[in-house]
Amino acid sequence: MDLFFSAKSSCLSYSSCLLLIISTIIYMFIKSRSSSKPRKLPPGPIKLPFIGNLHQLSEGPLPLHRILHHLAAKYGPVMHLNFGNTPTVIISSPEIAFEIYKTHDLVFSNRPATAIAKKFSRDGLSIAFCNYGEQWRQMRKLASLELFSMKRVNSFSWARKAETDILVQTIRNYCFSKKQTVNLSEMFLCLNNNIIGQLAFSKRFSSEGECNRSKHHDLITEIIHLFGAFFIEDFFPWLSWMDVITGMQAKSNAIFKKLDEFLEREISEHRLSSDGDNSRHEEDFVDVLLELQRNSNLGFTITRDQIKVILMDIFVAGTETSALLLEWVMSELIKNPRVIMKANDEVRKVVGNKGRVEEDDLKRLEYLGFVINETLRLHPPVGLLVPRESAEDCIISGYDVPKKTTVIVNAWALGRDPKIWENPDIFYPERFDGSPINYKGNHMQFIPFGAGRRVCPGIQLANATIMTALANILYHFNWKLPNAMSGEDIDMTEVSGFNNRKKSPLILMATPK
Ligand code: HEM
Repeated sequence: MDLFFSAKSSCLSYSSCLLLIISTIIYMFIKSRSSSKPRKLPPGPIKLPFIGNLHQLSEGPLPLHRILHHLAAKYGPVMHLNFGNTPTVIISSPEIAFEIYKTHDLVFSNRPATAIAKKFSRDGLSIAFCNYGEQWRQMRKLASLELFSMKRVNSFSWARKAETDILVQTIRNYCFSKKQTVNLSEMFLCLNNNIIGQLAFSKRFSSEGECNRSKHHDLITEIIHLFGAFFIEDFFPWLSWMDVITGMQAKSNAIFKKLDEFLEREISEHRLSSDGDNSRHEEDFVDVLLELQRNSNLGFTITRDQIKVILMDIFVAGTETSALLLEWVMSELIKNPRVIMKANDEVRKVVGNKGRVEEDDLKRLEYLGFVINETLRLHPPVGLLVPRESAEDCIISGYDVPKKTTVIVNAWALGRDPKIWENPDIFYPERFDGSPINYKGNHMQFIPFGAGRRVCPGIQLANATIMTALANILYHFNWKLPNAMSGEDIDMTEVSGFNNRKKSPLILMATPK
């Protein structure tokens, strides 16, 4: 009996043990499943069902990247916004940016087809606005091998030299004029437009020997503004007819027509002259592209429409961005007398009495490099990086991100994050001294040119242009604020748009060295 009882009780305890083990396994299985199960994206902290709200948000007193930065502090680094019909996710942490640009780069390599991108890229033909795929691979191959290679960038040093000399001369003329002040914002835009004009068409747009504005500059500025403008179709596709009523469609059609006529004229002139006289000028982008059209060694041919969109990409992506960076650098320098003095000393010591800064000198201007880095950290010209779109469902930071979600990384917020940068709001170029961090897309806390396979292909070109211009204007002039203004009086307000623009132009006084 005892034996039976004890056998029974041991049998009972054996089965209860087994039950306990099985239920523990089931519990752990369910728990592990539920913890790895992706969460739904958090509901948007701000729902913007009314067009007015969205418009106010981007045109309001604060630029969009700043508003989103404040919201991220409250709602976290992954924010889901309801921009009309378009699910949009804003990323404000380097770890999550890494997931987008590195871990899932392939999934996030499309661009959203906005109304303006579709129109100006001729239904997705351009490098910057086409979706990831064969078309983009071909365009990107062409860009890296033929247009933006180091060899090509170096071959255009004559254009940077010539345009920088004109800039210096124009500033000198202003110094001796009655006004004595120089509108640097305007001049930097003209400088970059002329340099890209030389690269693309062997043509400058300002008047002979001047760094001044022209009709062509206005056209490029109009296009860039359009890219940052609000089209109802992008948020409520069924309301696209409203873009007709607001006049946005007519405006974009008119600007597109002007651009098309301009490009058509340039390409035709090149074709005519290259059929006749080949020694007319240095080989420019249109020559390269026409030659590829006739005789491609890249394994694919390009059409006339593709040539036009590539040229459009270069003007839209390359002019205002570089001009804004120069404008922000000079604004920060003039606000920080210690830094401008140190940068001046370096340039003048390295260059000595040579009379101008040559491109060979640039690699010895280490401090100036830190100044540019620090400006890119605090004022990335593209504060909200060019949007990407998910090609399939994906899990990011534990959240379900559905296919066709627009993803925007806030580079401005990454550069100001107090968890990453010590005293983030202080302009202190020395923080880059001895630091391995650079802007080439490998350090997610500092990605002003983006990252991953769609990282900006114009980095080397931008760097060469910006360094040459900056080093020369520091070498040739001493800079100060007009009248009794102090550094505090400089208006550093930013305005929203495609690029991170300064609200008021930078007007300074120069004294020749
Ligand atoms: C300071 C100057 C510049 C800045 C801050 C800048 C920034 C950027 C950024 C943030 C992107 C998006 C990258 C991504 O999605 O990951 C981009 C793309 C691009 N940039 Fe730049 N850029 C600059 C200058 C230039 C220049 C000088 C050119 C050429 C003349 C250029 C041509 C392009 C092109 C073609 C793309 C599209 C690449 C693609 O989608 O595959 N950029 N740039």
